[in-house]
Amino acid sequence: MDEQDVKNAVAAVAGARATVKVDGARIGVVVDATGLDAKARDALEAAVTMAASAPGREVRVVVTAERPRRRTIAVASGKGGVGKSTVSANLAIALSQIGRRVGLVDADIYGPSQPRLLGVEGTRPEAKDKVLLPVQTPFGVPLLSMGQLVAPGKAIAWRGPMTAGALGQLMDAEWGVADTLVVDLPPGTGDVQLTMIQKHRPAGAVIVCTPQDLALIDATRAIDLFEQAGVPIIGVIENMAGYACPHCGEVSDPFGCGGAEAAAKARGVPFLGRVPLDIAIRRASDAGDPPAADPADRTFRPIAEQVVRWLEGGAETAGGVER
Ligand SMILES: Nc1ncnc2c1ncn2[C@@H]1O[C@H](COP(=O)(O)OP(=O)(O)OP(=O)(O)O)[C@@H](O)[C@H]1O
Repeated sequence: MDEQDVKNAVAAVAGARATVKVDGARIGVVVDATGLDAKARDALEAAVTMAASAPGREVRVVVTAERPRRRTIAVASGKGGVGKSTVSANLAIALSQIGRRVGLVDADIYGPSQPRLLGVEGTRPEAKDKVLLPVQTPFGVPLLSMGQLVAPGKAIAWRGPMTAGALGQLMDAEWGVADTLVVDLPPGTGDVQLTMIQKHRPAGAVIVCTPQDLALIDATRAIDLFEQAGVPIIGVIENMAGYACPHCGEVSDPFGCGGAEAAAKARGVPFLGRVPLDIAIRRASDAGDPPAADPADRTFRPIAEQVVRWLEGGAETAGGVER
């Protein structure tokens, strides 16, 4: 066997990614799969194995990859129904549209709605070596949802340890090159939030609330939970702010206006922006067609830009940690 022939054959399929060592009939190949997703990595491993193989040879291929620098953004709300899932989905898509490589984790055990919002309802994730492979969505944001771990239509009534185990499966899935994980948390301050903070330490949290006084009081509780645990607040988003009548165009404020911004200011946390109460947002969301996917969207993109500025600028100094 000619050592150079083996090296040439491997280089033909793996280029500079492969390092070949030949020891008699034993061939060892180390392949650097940095930046490849799970599918491409498997394909490369198979191609290298085939290129190096011949009768009488013992081939061993080791695939290595640098772990991407990945940050987790927790999206939380003090109470349910304020549009946290809608905001999470659109924030994830807007972040991806401005260049982040984003994965979305739907950790809302009480109402996992991301598969519907991202148009992949009914698609179950596969697993490789017990590691979940996120479901690809039409918006370039891979997704894993608590709802995909149980049979369709079944209610999730898990106790603490089961919840923690399920969250771990979603967080430690094969996220490939994703540099940002957006996690849609359940409302309130329960088991999932605590596990998220303690075991999967997010770089920062985004708090979603509506302008009503009660929602603001609950949002303040959510801010407290993260701040007490040393997780920085990236900012507050006011959802369902201002209603434009689809008939006459008049803008009214059924839930008041400016409350979230004032509350954020009072707490000394950034205000990221408002999302109007707009029937088009509800219709598009229900249809699995998130408004942020529209290149003309001017609602979610400015919010995503602020989040990126925070990630690129302040996360380290604010105490964010990598995952
Ligand atoms: N800005 C908006 N304009 C119109 N409808 C909205 C808006 N935001 C959310 N909705 C609608 O409000 C409902 C609740 O939203 P969503 O499921 O995102 O809230 P949530 O806070 O995640 O709720 P839960 O806590 O129950 O999971 C959905 O029907 C959604 O389409």
